[in-house]
Parts: sequence; C-alpha cells; structure tokens
Amino acid sequence: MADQWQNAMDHAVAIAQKAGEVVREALRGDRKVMTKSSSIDLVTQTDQKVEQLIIQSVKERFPAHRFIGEESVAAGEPCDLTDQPTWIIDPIDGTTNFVHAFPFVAVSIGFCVDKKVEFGVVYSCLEDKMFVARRGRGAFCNGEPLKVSDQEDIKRSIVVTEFGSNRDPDAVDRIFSSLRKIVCLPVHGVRSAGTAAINLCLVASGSVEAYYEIGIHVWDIAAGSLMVTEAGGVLLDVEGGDVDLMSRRIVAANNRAVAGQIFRQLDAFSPPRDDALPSHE
Ligand SMILES: O=P([O-])([O-])O[C@@H]1[C@H](O)[C@H](O)[C@@H](O)[C@H](O)[C@H]1O
Ligand SMILES: [Mg+2]
Ligand SMILES: [Mg+2]
Repeated sequence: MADQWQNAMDHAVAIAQKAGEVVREALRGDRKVMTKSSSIDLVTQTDQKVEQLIIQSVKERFPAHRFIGEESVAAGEPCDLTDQPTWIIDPIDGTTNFVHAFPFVAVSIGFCVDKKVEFGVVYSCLEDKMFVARRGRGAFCNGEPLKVSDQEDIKRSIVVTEFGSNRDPDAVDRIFSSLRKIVCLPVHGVRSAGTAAINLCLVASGSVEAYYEIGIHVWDIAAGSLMVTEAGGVLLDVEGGDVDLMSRRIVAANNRAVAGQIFRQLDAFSPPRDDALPSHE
C-alpha cells in the first residue's frame, strides 16, 4: 500500500542532509556562542540558521503543516502539539558538542499526526549516518535495518544517560543518586554521547541497552523515540508508566526487562512540561 507520508519523509531526509552540510561547514569556522536559560544552555547562529532552513523549506512544500522547533520556542513560539501534521525539529541536537567540536552532533526531525510520531529522521552529521524510522515499517541507518540488543540482564548492559543543563542542586542530587544506583548494580558501563537523539539511535542500533534522562525536550526525542520502538525496543516514563513526549522524562530500552530494571533505580522528578511553558527553559 502506498505510504501517505512518503513524500514528507523523503523531504525530511533531503533537508536533514542539507542541514548536515551547513553544520559541517560551520564546524570549520568560528562559532559564536550565546546562552539561553543559563550560562550552560548554549545556542549558536548555526542552530538558528539550520532551524530556519528546515522550516522554510518544509513550509514551501507543505504549507498546511505545523512546527515545533527548539529555537522557535526559545524565541517565544508556542510548543503546542495538536492532531494536525506537525514537524518537531531540533536543528542541532548536541549544541554543546558542536561548540566544542566533540564529534556527535545530530539534526533531528520528527513528524507527528494525531499526536503520534509517524516518522523520525536523525542525521548524525559528523559520522554521516542517516537514521530513518517509519511507524510500522522499521528503522534503518544508511539503509540497513536496525535491531535492538537482545540482552535481558541489566548487569550485562551499557546504559546511556546525560546530566543535561539543569544545575538546580536538588535535581543534581537526584541525578547523581539515580546514577549511583545504576553504576552499583553493577552495569557493564555508563556512557553519554551528548545528544539525546544519538543516544536513542544507539539503543535502536543495539550498541547500548538503555538510555534515560530527565530534562530533555520533545524536540530532543520525537524522532529518536520512533527509532527505538521500530527497532524492537520500548519506551517508558521514568516512573514506569507510559511515555509522554511532553513530560521531559524518558526511559528507552531494548526490552521491558531492562527498562524495568532501570526505572526502579531512578529518583524521579518532574521539570515543567514542554506544553506548560510559555517558552522553554
Ligand atoms: O540543547 P540540545 O543540544 O539541542 O539538546 C540537549 C542534548 O540532547 C543533550 O544530550 C541532553 O542532555 C539535553 O537534555 C538536551 O537539551
Ligand atoms: Mg536537543
Ligand atoms: Mg538543539
């Protein structure tokens, strides 16, 4: 059966590729760094330029579609997810990596209809890896199908997480207490790529068993979350319920056994929801 969203998905892949060229080119020059909610919440002109490039090109092709973009929300646009076709864009996921030339930087484009992610595109620009997932049709990296790890024991797993940009002492204490419990299970290892989108692709690829974070935003995870489920993995909230893309909390794992062993260690907290803020933190 023909795929209703094939044209939109092809467009997302093409524009992610173009955005990746802009990111790679910008890495060759100076990067002017600005801050958003705090001194460690970074943004550059390239983040803004890439987001505009993506939005403009999608608008020309699909004028009725809506957008949630990280830098547009930072500029005061609403973060409303309706039932209408909506592109959820993180122009540079891993801005801190980009600023420091730490080599994991992604362009992340998720596409939702009826509040469900229909496709996700994550382009890991420096590795030149194009991850694409289509709901019900699988997840792929450079055309090769992705499959999660079949490990069921957390003690034989690698877990990925991030510190994010929240330095509120209570949140930092909870992040450390959760991490301590996970490290001491013990797990084989803990890693951070510095980009939520690539972390999710690592779960989908079977390179790690799980990723969790509190504090991410919908644009960090919209595309990558579908990568995980289409590769056979699961998504949960950090307290074990259903994942909610606006809640800023996620556990992504290869299977329920590992996901359950993760969320039971977590000292959960609830940052302000993406859809409850006039503009994001
Ligand atoms: O700001 P940005 O580089 O697009 O996105 C950030 C990255 O995904 C980082 O890995 C995660 O820890 C933060 O929570 C995100 O905000
Ligand atoms: Mg991001
Ligand atoms: Mg970003």
